[in-house]
Amino acid sequence: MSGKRHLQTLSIRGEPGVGSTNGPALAHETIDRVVRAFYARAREHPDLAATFARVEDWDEHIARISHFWWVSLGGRRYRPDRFQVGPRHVALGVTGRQVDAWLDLFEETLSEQVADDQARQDWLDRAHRMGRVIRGLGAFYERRDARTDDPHRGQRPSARD
Ligand code: HEM
Repeated sequence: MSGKRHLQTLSIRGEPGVGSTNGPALAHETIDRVVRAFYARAREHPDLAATFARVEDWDEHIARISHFWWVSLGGRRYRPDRFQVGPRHVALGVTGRQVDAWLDLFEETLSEQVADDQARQDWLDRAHRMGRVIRGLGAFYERRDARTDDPHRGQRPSARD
């Protein structure tokens, strides 16, 4: 299977990876450094810490997320992870306010860690697109729960499937 098809499987629907033909603009080492710096701060953030407290194995989480971004930015898969970004965040009950806080923190981290303007902007744009998907799904479930005649109200995707 080609790298591009892997990307289409993994990335959010309709959003093939940036630079999927030439590979990521950033070294894997840089991606890993950004991910580590970001989660070190996210775990301390007043709006995010409580949700991240559920993560038991941080080394595994960071390895998984570094893989996610490497593939999303155009790299080839190197672990057997399967990602379900939308359903997972719905299951976590992530709020719009948390998405905003996450994106602000991510932008700050990128500004500190990535010198290349284009690469930084591409990565930030991608994070914002995912943030919109996560926010939109959360809003969908909230609206559905508000409809007392909907037989599926209150049901959520499970956190691990
Ligand atoms: C806004 C952009 C965001 C992006 C791009 C993003 C990205 C990701 C990705 C790729 C995963 C792994 C999903 C999987 O394993 O299938 C993940 C998991 C997770 N995210 Fe996010 N996330 C975002 C926002 C948030 C927010 C606002 C929170 C709230 C604190 C959050 C909390 C978590 C937690 C706790 C997990 C681990 C879930 C688990 O493994 O049980 N994320 N995120």
